[in-house]
Amino acid sequence: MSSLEEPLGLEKLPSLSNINRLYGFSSSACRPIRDDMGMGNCWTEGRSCSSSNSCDEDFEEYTQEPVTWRRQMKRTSSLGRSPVGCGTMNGMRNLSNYRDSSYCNNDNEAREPKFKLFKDIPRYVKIVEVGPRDGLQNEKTIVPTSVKVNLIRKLVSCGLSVVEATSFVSPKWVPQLADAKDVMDAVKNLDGVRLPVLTPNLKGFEAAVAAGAKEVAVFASASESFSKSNINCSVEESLARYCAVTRAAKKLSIPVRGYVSCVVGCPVEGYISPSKVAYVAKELHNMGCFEISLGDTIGVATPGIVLPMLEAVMSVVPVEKLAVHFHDTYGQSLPNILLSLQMGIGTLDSSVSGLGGCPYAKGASGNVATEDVVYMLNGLGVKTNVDMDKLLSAGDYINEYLGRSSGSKTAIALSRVPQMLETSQVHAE
Ligand SMILES: CC(C)(COP(=O)([O-])OP(=O)([O-])OC[C@H]1O[C@@H](n2cnc3c(N)ncnc32)[C@H](O)[C@@H]1OP(=O)([O-])[O-])[C@@H](O)C(=O)NCCC(=O)NCCSC(=O)C[C@@](C)(O)CC(=O)[O-]
Repeated sequence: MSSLEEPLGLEKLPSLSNINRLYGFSSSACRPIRDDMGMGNCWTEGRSCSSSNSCDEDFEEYTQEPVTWRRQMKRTSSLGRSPVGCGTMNGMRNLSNYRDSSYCNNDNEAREPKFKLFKDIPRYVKIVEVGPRDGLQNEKTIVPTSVKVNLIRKLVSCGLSVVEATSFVSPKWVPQLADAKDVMDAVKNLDGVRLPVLTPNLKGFEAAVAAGAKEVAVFASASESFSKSNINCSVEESLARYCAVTRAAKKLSIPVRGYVSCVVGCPVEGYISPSKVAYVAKELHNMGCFEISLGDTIGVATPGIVLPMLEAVMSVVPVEKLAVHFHDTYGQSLPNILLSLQMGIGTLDSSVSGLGGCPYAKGASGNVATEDVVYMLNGLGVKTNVDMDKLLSAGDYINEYLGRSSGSKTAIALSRVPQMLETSQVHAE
């Protein structure tokens, strides 16, 4: 099967008992948010506490952004957008923040959702913005370094705590990111943000460190074929390379994130079994990756297939260490994300304006748009610390440069506020 032609999920729907388990999942709604780096701290609303089950106790404490929720009501830019007043935009923002009174007892108290389906959704979600890397890597025309740097700066100003900046990969394989060193040089001293970069091997790791990177990511695949086409080696060979990278990183106290690509489908092999994903995720975890991001590289997943995949991975890697990374080829990212949240996952990857695609996964579209994720999380009452207006402005900036319209439904809707106003007023009343 060509993996982009058929939805994955219908024939793989989990049994009813699995679905029931979703309802009966152990309560972690008020679980502390564990320290990202597995360095012995966990976080509850910005407070740290120690935890004994750290895997990387040698690593020094890594600063985690405090969790403070700001209701951003200022319209900061109207770039490429209809020049409507703040009130209109606020109306839309209020709508996304609107929750039925049966959902929350009191906004000022800790959330006590009455709907069982929402009880495991974390109260704070960390968004890993991958636009400057995953978003741009597939662009055919080389984007100037200055535009990449401006984009990163704008994304940082939105309150995003992690912005994946670039990749130290072979310029022959990904020409768009051949300026990784220059990008890093320009952003490495930005305050209050983590700027991980992709490193496929020791050579990339060393170049990244020399350029000032303080966090890196390695990327393995659950599919042999994709591993070969993406990084020119088998899955086992890639894991051996990444062991070398994590060992070197540990000596320098550099946190390493691990990606698993093709977690439900591969452009060549089609369906990928959950056990393969769990195997690679566990290997990355065992070698010291502080977080494992599960990537639906070609965007074919549906919730029906995400559930057994996550269950398999969660049986070998603690849920606190997991992130999800959905591409939106079939428009399934938000339902997949909602399911992941319900299963307790608190870290989501997304790309401003839904930029992106993988050079080695033909036909796959961009990542889920950060604007759409933030809109949904706002509606669920989940904190992100992301300023939507600044995010829209960052999206406008890069879309204007690329000469295309936004891939975010939220950004498009908010740019058509005159039509949307009525709906907003009806709902708000
Ligand atoms: C892994 C390699 C390098 C193997 O590529 P290779 O050709 O097998 O490498 P090699 O070791 O045989 O070396 C060949 C040449 O590349 C050089 N080289 C070797 N390593 C590096 C390096 N790090 N940086 C710069 N140059 C490098 C090396 O020095 C040599 O140079 P030459 O002697 O010919 O002048 C290549 O396949 C590669 O760079 N692949 C990267 C592909 C990529 O970036 N794909 C997209 C990211 S993954 C993704 O999108 C999925 C993800 C993470 O987003 C999650 C999801 O969506 O699911």
